[in-house]
Amino acid sequence: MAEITKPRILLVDDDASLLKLLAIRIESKGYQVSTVESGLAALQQLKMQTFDAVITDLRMDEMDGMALHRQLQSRYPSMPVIMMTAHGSIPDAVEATKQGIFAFITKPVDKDELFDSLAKAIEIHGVHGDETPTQTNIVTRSGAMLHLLEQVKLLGPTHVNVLISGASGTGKELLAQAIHQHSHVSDGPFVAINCGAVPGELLESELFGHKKGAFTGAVKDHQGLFQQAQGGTLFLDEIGDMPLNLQVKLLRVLQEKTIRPVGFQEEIPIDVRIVSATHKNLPEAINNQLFREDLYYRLNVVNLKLPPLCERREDISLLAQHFASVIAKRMNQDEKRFANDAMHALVRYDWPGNIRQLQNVIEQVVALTPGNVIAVQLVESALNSNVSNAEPLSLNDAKKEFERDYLINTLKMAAGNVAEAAKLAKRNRSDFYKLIKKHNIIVENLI
Ligand SMILES: Nc1ncnc2c1ncn2[C@@H]1O[C@H](COP(=O)(O)OP(=O)(O)OP(=O)(O)O)[C@@H](O)[C@H]1O
Repeated sequence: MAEITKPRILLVDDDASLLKLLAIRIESKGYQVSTVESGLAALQQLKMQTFDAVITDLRMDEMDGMALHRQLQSRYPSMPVIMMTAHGSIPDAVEATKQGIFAFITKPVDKDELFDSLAKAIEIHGVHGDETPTQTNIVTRSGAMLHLLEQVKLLGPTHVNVLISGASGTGKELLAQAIHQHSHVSDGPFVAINCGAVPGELLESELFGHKKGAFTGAVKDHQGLFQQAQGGTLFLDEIGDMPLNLQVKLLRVLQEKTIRPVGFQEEIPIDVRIVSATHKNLPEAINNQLFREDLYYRLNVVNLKLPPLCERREDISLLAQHFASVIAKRMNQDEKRFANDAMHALVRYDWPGNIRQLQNVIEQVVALTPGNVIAVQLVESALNSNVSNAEPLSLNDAKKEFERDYLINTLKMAAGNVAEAAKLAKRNRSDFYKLIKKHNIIVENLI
């Protein structure tokens, strides 16, 4: 059985001394705390690590607590946010609660009030990684997903590197956490970094650490994520975005099982399980000399492909109800259910942004539903605004998306018979196979 993981809290305040004091207090209650002094730094930190709750000051320069909260709502809709302010007033608190703030606390902070709110937030939201090896946070009834979870269980006792491929928002990080929970290092830390979100020059020191004075701005020794993940799992998200020079260094680390922080002379042994993920087609990136083939083989000992949500429609209603209930609880509202036509509209929709987009839409409709039943009009308008707010695809990406949908539909029409589908598409069979491979389509999952 995995040990209970300490909940991870991100504390944001521009008052450095208060930040330190609060961090010590919260840590003494058994939480793991990271501190940052601005809203922007908080968003940066969240891209690199998973947290279970955010506690933020309301009044801060540049991005205030409410602006940070809005960003968090769209990027991490189920993240509970506790707001602190020295200028608390009842209207402020009411407004904050309406907008989905988990709790509103006035300064000077009453520590019991803070601990109560924190405990409640963690109780409702759960802790990343606190499941037993047979449970995960993954909500699904799709055959393809259940098959993936079976594979995750089998991979558990092994130490092989796993590469997860799947479109944005399909749950790659959640699957990586499930691999960690089932592994023999589940008692160790799970550390995640989005390689695409950190500028190339910083990524090296984020991963491997640096010595004070190693470069301008290195004001103190910094422990890299490899060392933080020692005895656990390091999740390298968007590995396809890693610059080539770092790919060489990463390959060396995987071969030698040692790291050398920037500016250090000696090598430090590391024992870390690597799970990586990408939404990119890495074989294509290798052909275009954007990704190293030798690194690909090291990372891709086992490959797990996450299907997009439109290929597991049976999960849509389940996930929608799950998110609605988590979000209603977080907003201290009664349980809500979907009107039948509202649920139909959700299930018919194609979800280009996958589960993350579904989560955003549910967040929106739950917040706007006064009673207990979510109406179809609300769902439709959320879907429309979601589509019109989305950045338009580039022509190339739109063509790729069309080609992939076309292949899937044709294969479905041919009941998974590739020769038959090739005929329908008026292509020869080997060309058709190449296209299926190019788009990472698993034919068995379509039948
Ligand atoms: N099967 C699932 N059950 C419950 N929640 C899910 C499931 N899949 C994804 N989610 C939720 O959807 C959101 C997106 O998932 P996640 O971050 O794991 O996707 P991702 O593929 O890593 O996305 P990206 O590539 O954009 O980083 C998260 O909030 C996650 O908790």
